[in-house]
Amino acid sequence: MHIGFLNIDFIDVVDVMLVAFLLYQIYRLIQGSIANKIFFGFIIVYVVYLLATAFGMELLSAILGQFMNVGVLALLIIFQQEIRRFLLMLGRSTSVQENAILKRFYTPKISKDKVSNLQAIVEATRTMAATHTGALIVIEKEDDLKKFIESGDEIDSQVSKRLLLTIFHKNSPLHDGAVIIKNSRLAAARCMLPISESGTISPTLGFRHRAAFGMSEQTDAAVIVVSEEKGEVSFVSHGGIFRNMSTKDLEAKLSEYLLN
Ligand SMILES: Nc1ncnc2c1ncn2[C@@H]1O[C@H](COP(=O)(O)OP(=O)(O)OP(=O)(O)O)[C@@H](O)[C@H]1O
Repeated sequence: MHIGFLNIDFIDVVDVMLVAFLLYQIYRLIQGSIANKIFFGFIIVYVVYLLATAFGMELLSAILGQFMNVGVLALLIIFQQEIRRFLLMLGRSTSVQENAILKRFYTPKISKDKVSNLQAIVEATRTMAATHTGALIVIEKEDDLKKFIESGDEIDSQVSKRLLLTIFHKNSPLHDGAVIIKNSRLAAARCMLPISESGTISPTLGFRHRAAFGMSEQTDAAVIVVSEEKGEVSFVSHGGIFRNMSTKDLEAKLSEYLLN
């Protein structure tokens, strides 16, 4: 196809569509974060560099050219988290579990008996919410949480309401950080989770909730937060939050999320 002096073929159209898709995904990833401003700053410098080169401004284009060379490396470092999230998202959307067609032939690793102890977890959260006891509980789905488990104190015990209440009791030496549940066992307590840098999180939520968001952005784990301040229970997954959940809704949400 010819448009003026341009000769456009099918591959060019696919090329432009793919670039548009990539730019849109990058925009979605950095939306609201501080990285957003850095990214647009970089784009402005790049446009000025292109203009300076086009108009033959040698000194300016030489200086900006040097900046662009270092800038690419700097961008890789600055956008570490975003690049990681982007690759994770790509990996997930092409994985069997997320693919509607392949899903029919795929049996989830988590079977019904593996989520049978959800009731103990849900009941513990109800008691903790009533007593304004802060808690952070992470339940592994498909992504391996080994590195987060290793950041805490390994326990490897059966999950029970009493154990969860004991761990998160204000005077317990294990109450800080998160508990991680893996294969229906309480794998570890006092685990450090990554803090989300997203600018879309409500400013009324503190670090406990930001850690839940961070974990859900980097893994497919289900995260439950009990707010010490508000006494409310939230469910966080894939960077989204359901706040103020009733016991019944939380249990339903957990089994639906973990079994699908
Ligand atoms: N990176 C982290 N990983 C795991 N737990 C964390 C992390 N950062 C903070 N926490 C937990 O969150 C607690 C602090 O919660 P903070 O009051 O800041 O959060 P919040 O979201 O306002 O929760 P709350 O509503 O319970 O007050 C810490 O004592 C610690 O137990």
